[in-house]
Amino acid sequence: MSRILRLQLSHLPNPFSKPKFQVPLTSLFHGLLGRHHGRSSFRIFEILQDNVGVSPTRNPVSGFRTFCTSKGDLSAKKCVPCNLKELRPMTKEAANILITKVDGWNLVNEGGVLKLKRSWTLKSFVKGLEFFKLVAEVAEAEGHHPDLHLVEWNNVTIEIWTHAVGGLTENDFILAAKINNIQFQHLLRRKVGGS
Ligand SMILES: C[C@H](O)[C@H](O)[C@H]1CNC2=NC(N)=NC(=O)C2=N1
Repeated sequence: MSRILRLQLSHLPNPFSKPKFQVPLTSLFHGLLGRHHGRSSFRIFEILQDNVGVSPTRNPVSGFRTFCTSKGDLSAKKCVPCNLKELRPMTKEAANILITKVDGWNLVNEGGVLKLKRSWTLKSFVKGLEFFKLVAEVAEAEGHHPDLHLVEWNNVTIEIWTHAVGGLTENDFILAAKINNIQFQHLLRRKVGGS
């Protein structure tokens, strides 16, 4: 029996401002998660249930309803241990929804492995190391770690993926969101012509 999923979209702009509507859970997210419905799939259901809605109206051209994401705050969540046997890599479709919630990060596919990636230019080599120290504190607190690159003395790139499953899990998006919250503006080189 398909469970009915009630979505709360009270704080989204029009045309999704309808307070709530019902859509079948399976028809809404089944394609996002592929065939497996392990623990990580349920976590994704929870994420999507909290943060993804479907427009109450159909697109006049395509006839399809569209997904929309609310402002769920990934940085308030905690990473789970990566050695949970139920943990599975998420589908590209699910990653494409969650990537909209981590400003500045890109979804990349490296050798068949989906990863999150973001780069910054620092004021100096030493500021780059200071940046890594701040990131390391967050990673250690979460028990989930990024790949850190510091090249050409002040160019930093961070990649995040879940090594234990060879792909992306919610942990990676939580860590990216927490890195975005670090106060490191003072370490960054000002953009040319920027303020
Ligand atoms: C027990 C646990 O799986 C490992 O200690 C953690 C450490 N940090 C980790 N970080 C990342 N990105 N992926 C992992 O699989 C991972 N595993």
